[in-house]
Amino acid sequence: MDNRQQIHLENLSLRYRGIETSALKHISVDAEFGHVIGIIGNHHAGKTSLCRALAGIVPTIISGDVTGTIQVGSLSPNLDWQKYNQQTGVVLQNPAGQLSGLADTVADEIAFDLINQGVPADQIKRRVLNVADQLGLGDQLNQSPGTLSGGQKQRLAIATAIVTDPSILVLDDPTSEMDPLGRQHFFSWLVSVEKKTIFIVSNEVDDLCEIADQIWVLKAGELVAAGKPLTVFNHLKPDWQLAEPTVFRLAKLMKWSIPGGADEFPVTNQQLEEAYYAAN
Ligand SMILES: Nc1ncnc2c1ncn2[C@@H]1O[C@H](COP(=O)(O)OP(=O)(O)OP(=O)(O)O)[C@@H](O)[C@H]1O
Repeated sequence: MDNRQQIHLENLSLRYRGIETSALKHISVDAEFGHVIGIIGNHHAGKTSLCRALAGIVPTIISGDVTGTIQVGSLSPNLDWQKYNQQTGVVLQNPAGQLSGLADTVADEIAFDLINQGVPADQIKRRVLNVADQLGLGDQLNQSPGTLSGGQKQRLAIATAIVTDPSILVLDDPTSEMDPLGRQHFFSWLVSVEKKTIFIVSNEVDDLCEIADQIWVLKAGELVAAGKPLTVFNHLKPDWQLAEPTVFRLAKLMKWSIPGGADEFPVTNQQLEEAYYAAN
């Protein structure tokens, strides 16, 4: 396959300055450009560190050594961060810390990068309205960003990340402060996003199974599994200490396995439906 269509990590390690232990250790994995990659792992597994490496935040903003290869399509943060950064939208764990602090209104905050890029005013207006609408912020456009709830600030951070239409998104636990309905809207929206490579850290394994092409499992800085959600969750190891998807637990309880499969249980609603009808 043309390597511009590939995500290729090879021997990727990350060590924060002044810390002896590496936060990421020799990660090698391939995936397809344009896919959604769900990143999971227990406490301190290295999920945020992987996002920081994938976004080029370490070493450009946070001090540390990143070694190995990160290739996302034709772009690489450790070869040409400027170019990579122009094509990458990032949502960090603390959305409030990511906002400019300079904008009086939500609309101005969303418009910030477009103004910096010299985009004509009528286009800015159109894109701000469009993105605000997608993220359910249409009624907050004239509000001060500081008055938003945690979940709304996360949606604003996502809006600012996507308004420039980047081809890569790095989302570190983007729904952590959203209420259940907000989370549901977010994941429905994510399904509708086209033509982007998305790396998303989340504990919401039910939702990840629905949207992810691949799941990467980290443990103590190492990549211990990578593959389709169905495969990964059917081969979980207890010491990874990960939650199983609800669909998977139900199907296992009811003995509804994937039709024709190697005794695997479904992890998505559609797979559950097929397994149910095959069993009944
Ligand atoms: N800025 C930093 N400086 C030094 N060490 C760090 C820094 N950020 C993270 N670490 C360390 O790197 C390791 C991996 O942490 P990381 O935050 O990447 O894991 P995580 O899987 O995102 O964890 P959690 O789910 O608890 O947020 C931990 O040992 C952590 O203490």
